[in-house]
Formats: sequence, C-alpha cells, structure tokens
Amino acid sequence: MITTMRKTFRETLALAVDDAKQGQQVIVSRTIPVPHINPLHFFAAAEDLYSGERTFWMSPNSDETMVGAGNEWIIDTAEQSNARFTEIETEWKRFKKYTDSSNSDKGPILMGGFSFDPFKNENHLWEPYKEGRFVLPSFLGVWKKGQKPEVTIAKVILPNETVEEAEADFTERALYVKKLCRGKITAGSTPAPFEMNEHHTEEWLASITKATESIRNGELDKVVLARDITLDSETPIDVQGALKTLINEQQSSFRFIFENGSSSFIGATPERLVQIKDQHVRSACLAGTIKRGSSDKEDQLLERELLEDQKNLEEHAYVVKMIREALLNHCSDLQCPNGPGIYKTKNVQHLYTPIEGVLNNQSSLLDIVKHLHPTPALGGLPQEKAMSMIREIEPMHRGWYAAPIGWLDTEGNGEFAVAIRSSLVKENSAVLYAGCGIVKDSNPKMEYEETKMKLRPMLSALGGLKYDRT
Ligand SMILES: C=C(O[C@@H]1C=C(C(=O)O)C=C[C@H]1O)C(=O)O
Ligand SMILES: [Mg+2]
Repeated sequence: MITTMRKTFRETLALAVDDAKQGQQVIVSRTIPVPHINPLHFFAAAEDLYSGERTFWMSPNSDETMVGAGNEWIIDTAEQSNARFTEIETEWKRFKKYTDSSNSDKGPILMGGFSFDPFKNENHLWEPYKEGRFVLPSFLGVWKKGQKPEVTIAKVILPNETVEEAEADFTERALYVKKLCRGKITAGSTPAPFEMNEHHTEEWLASITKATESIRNGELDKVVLARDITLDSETPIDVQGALKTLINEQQSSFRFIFENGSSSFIGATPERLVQIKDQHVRSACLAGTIKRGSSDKEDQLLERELLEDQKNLEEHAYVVKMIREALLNHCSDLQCPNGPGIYKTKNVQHLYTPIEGVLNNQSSLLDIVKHLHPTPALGGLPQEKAMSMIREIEPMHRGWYAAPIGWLDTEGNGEFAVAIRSSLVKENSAVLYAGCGIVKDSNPKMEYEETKMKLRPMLSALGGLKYDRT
C-alpha cells in the first residue's frame, strides 16, 4: 500500500521554490472556498487591477462558469500551421504543477483560443490575439452547479524567489480574493447612438451565387461564408453590460469574453466543439437553421419544417460525417444518433446531433481540437478546398470568429466551443460576424436573412438592435 504524506502548504512551497531555483518552470496553486457571489460581479470587481486581463466562460444552462483575472502567464503562438495546437500543449506540459494538498485543489487551468485560419494574412485588429493565445489566470473563480464556488489562486514561482516571499504573496492574494467577492456591477451607462455599417453586401450576395455554382460544378460540397458589420459609438462600448445581456438572454449558449488589452472578444455560441470529462468525449454537430416562432405552435411548426428540409439536412449531414470520422480516430464506443434533433437559442433553432465516446489513451483534448477544426459547420467540405475559397472570397479577416475557444486543465479535461455569434470590441467600435453553410441549393437572399438572425444576439447585447434597419 502506498501512503502519501500530506504536506503543509509551506512544505509544498519549499519544494516548488527549489525546483524554480534549478531552472524548472513551476506553478503553485491553492483553491479556497468563497461565499456565493454572482460571476458577473466577480468579473466586474477585477476591473480595478486587471482590466484587459479578464476571461469569462459560462457553459449552457450555467452548469459551469469560470472567471479568470490577471495574466499570471501567457502561452501564445504565431505558428501558421496546425503545429500551433501541439505547441500550446507542449508549453503547458513544460510546467511542473504543485497544488495545495491540504484542500481539494483542482489545479490551475488555461483559458484561450485559436485563430480561424493561420494562413490568412495578418490583420491589425486581430494582431494581439495571435494564432493561438492562452492565459493562466492569477485568480480563477469557479462555479459548478450544485457545488460551492471556489477561487483558485495560481502563482508562477520566480527563479530567485524565497519560500517566505512566495508565502507572503499568497497571503496578499487571498486578501484580494475577499475584495473580488465583494464586487458589484455598476449600472451600465445608456449606450450612445451607434452608427452601423454593413460591408460589401452586394459582393457577399454575389459570392453566395458563385459558391453555389462551384458546388454544382462538383468542385466542393459545402462552404461556410461569413460577413461582418461594424458599430461605431461616440463613447466606449459597455462590454460588461453586453455580457450581462448575453448571460440573461442566451442561456442555451456558451457565453464568453477574452479580454486582451483594450480589445474584448465577446459572444454567446451554442456550438460545442469538444468536451473531455474523465475520458468521456462529447462533441456536437450544429448546422441547419430556421427562425423561432412567435408562439409555441408556430415554433413547433418551424421545428418540423427544419427537420424535413432537404437543403438544411444536407448542410447538417456533412458536419456529422466529418466529426464522426474524425472522432473515430480518438475514441472508442462512439455513439451517434441516426438523425438530428433540434437545438434552440433565443433567436434561432438549429439541427443538432450530439456525438459521444470514450477517449483513447494516446489522444488529448488539443489533438481532437486540431483534427476537428474547422468542421464543415464553419469551414466546409472538402476542408482544404473550402478554406482556400473562404480565403479568396471573404474580404474580411475572421480572426478568432468561428475558431476554437475554451479551457484545459492539468488532467486532460477541458472544453472547446466554436466562437460564432461573436464580436470583437475595441474602445468605441465593434465588429460583429455571422456566416452560413452554403450548399448547392442555397439562395443568396435567404442566406443573408439567416446571417441577420445570427447577428441579433450580439446586436441586442451591444444595444445596436434599434439601428438595424437593413
Ligand atoms: C457560421 C455560423 O453558424 C454556423 C452555420 C449554421 C448554418 O448555416 O445553418 C448553423 C450553425 C453554425 O454551425 C455563424 O453563426 O456565424
Ligand atoms: Mg444554414
């Protein structure tokens, strides 16, 4: 029988300090229970010291919420290939991690994401977000349904730091946690009038026609084409207020913010890419869209219409085929229903097929992200053909829009979603993105209407809905 000695926190710190002296990169974390506090208030309270260094993640139905504050460490990559996924994982593994063994410490986590297409030329607006960028938050608030909230303090030990200094730092940070837990969100200012601009509308409609022709010629099966709109205000855009609206209005979506200096990437996406929880893998195919009804009856009629619509079923089927095949390489016991169900958000309903399996020993979360991205729900089929068409046709830069965002821990668990229904906000301006799956029978005007529905969650959150006269 193996007996493990419980170490005091000071003894743990002494080991970590020794390692750091030897040149090892070390993280020490300590998890403390905190009183019930609203995650949004916690996020707001961190603004004083950590504005520009905050991250917010709330899964559908608020099952799991994580709020990060402070860039304790940044792992980023400018790698313009699929090696970027491995690079992030390798860097994260390089750290030796010590947790406080005297409590239920779950260890540190990384939060971040990747760009949609590393081969697209650089773009000034998206430059800080890099091809992949993950942050180890100094403070991480965690809320799980049915459990008490906790805050994990994570500290990177400096090579010349003493045990006393490290211990004093933890004591000081614990005081700041108390302050974070007393946070209150101040009433958001009424948004100043916006100027809203749609870009290249005629070109976008023409590109849909062009894409359907290429599809009919047999060059490819599906391509997802997106467009952007911008909002310009006379005053800085209230991102915290927008997050509050997303939390309330988009409960079946992942609500997120990745702050990066003066920019915030914010959104509410319904689309899970992959989740790993104790070797259990879950992914979701989400493609095919119809509006919500104004009554329950109309909503159900629309639902039935979507479930029988050949064009939408085709959009969806390509996604299921690709995700299923990709997961077969990483999972055993793969479960996939024969036909789609429906996933509803406040503004739209989608065809939905969940896929689940058991993780193979040799695969990791970021391996799966690498092999799934971009699925035909965001890129197209065949993948490479669709990507070069997007690169050629779309005048804008997607940045992190439609790309994998999420978190990972030290045990191989974590979750990624694809960053749709999103906006990049910088000071007084915001860019909003939406796209649609184009197949042979797509109609440009209808696809345009579909993008309008998909822009609504962010327009509503930013207060721009009333300017939408398009
Ligand atoms: C590309 C987006 O959404 C994707 C496209 C869909 C469609 O065309 O039916 C549905 C869900 C998403 O997979 C977006 O919202 O920007
Ligand atoms: Mg569609």
